[in-house]
Amino acid sequence: MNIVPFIDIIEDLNRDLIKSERYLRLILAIQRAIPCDVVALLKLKHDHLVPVAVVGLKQEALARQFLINHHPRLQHILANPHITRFDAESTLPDPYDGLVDDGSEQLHVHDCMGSTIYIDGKAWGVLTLDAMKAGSFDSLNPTETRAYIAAVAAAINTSEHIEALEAQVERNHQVAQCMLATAGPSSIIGNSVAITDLLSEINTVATSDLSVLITGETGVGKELVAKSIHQQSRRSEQPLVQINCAALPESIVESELFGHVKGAYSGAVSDRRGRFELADGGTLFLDEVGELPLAVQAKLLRALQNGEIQRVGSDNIVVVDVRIIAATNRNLQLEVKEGRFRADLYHRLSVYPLPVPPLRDRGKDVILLAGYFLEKSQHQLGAAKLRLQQTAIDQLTQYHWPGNVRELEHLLSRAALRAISEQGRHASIISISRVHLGSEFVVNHSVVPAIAEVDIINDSNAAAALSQVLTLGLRDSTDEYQRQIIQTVLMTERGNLAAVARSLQLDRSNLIRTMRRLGLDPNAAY
Ligand SMILES: Nc1ncnc2c1ncn2[C@@H]1O[C@H](COP(=O)(O)OP(=O)(O)OP(=O)(O)O)[C@@H](O)[C@H]1O
Repeated sequence: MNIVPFIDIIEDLNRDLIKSERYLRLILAIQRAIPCDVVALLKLKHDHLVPVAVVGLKQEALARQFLINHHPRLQHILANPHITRFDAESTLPDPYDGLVDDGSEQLHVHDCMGSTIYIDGKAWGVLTLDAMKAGSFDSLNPTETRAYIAAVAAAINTSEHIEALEAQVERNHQVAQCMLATAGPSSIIGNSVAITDLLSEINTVATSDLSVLITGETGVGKELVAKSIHQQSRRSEQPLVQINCAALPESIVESELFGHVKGAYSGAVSDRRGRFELADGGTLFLDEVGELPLAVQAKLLRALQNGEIQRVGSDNIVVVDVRIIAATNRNLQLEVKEGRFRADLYHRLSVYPLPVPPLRDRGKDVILLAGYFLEKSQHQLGAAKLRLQQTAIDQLTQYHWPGNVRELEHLLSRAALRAISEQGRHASIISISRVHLGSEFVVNHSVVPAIAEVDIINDSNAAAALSQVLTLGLRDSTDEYQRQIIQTVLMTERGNLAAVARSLQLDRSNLIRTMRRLGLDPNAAY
């Protein structure tokens, strides 16, 4: 028995090869073991056999798909659990007629054999060997031939495992990029009636697979609610994948949702999974769903109705198992009435509507939340105890909170920073007696990507800003403004300078230079 081809096959298992090359080397090793003119490895795909590697056949053979029912030789091979040999006199048509790389149009009398390759007891495909000289296979030892076929199956099995692992790593990488962080409990702070009712609704719906539509003003905590539903659901071990429908240009929303195949459009340089596929088995959070273009709404509806998606540019259907949670701060019913949102999609998404109350309707929760955020700031800034004085508490409870919890969170971050810089990080108690309500900015969306879209919310802001400029001068006021923005984003990004630079659309070295100029320490802990 010639042992060298076995050694070649085994050594190749340790090589980092692309699949097509691995398969080609495999059949070349078989050709060395069993001298013949044509070797082909064909993979079973439904009712077809598709060549994945060939030697001795024209390259165009690789583009063929052999319909099994039309090729009796392939049918025979697949029906026989052992090696099939065809008599040289056999009149059965040969699938490779006209494809042999020797110029002949038809395969005349020749030796032909084949075997089904089984992996985990299931047919994976077939290996075929053809020799132009009749009787070439007469001297083959059946046990040795079986050993070669077994080596082929083992090599394919390993290759498929490697491929599956690589696909998994790639998927994990992509999932990590668009996953909502769900580590640790997502604490929804509050014990007002409005919040306890919401928590009990979350408990009820979390255990089901129903689509949930979370509504509420900006900053009320809709994303937090989505996380909480996912964490309490049976899908909690699977990814919670997010897509912000407002943050993406219309031209790429579809590809982000459903993926694309290479060449689907000019920028599509490789196949790519969309968020639906990444969320398979888990939850897809469609944030700001009200912003979705009408054309994409139709496609989303189809995906929700059938649990099937198609990558842009592909005819293949991919079945996915995804639970949908959507959120919007728009009045979707009104959007439907005005023709900007499809009624059928609205009904699909809002199987379980979940309104999140504005902060102004949560009574004393504002104080609980303030304590929670100050505790966080204290920790992040390494300060001693941060305490709110009654005057500040009165301000917080009387305010109408147009930016809701997010506004409170940012306002307290800034108040904490200001108090620390005035009273010193090491004072035993740092008290906040006054907060700057409304004179601060409200950030539209997340402070991180949207810091450039700062909204001055009323005229009194403009007046406050002007009075600051008149007192400090334009240069110092601008510096102070920049300092506040950088500090806010530093806290949001927990001191990660690369992330801060990205959010502020600066490069990292420019950010560090600006921080030093403004007297901020780039190495401080946040
Ligand atoms: N009840 C709460 N307890 C603790 N933190 C909260 C609560 N509600 C909101 N937050 C915090 O407030 C910030 C804003 O919340 P979130 O991003 O979930 O709001 P949103 O409603 O999704 O906003 P938008 O509509 O602008 O996207 C987050 O940092 C969130 O963790």
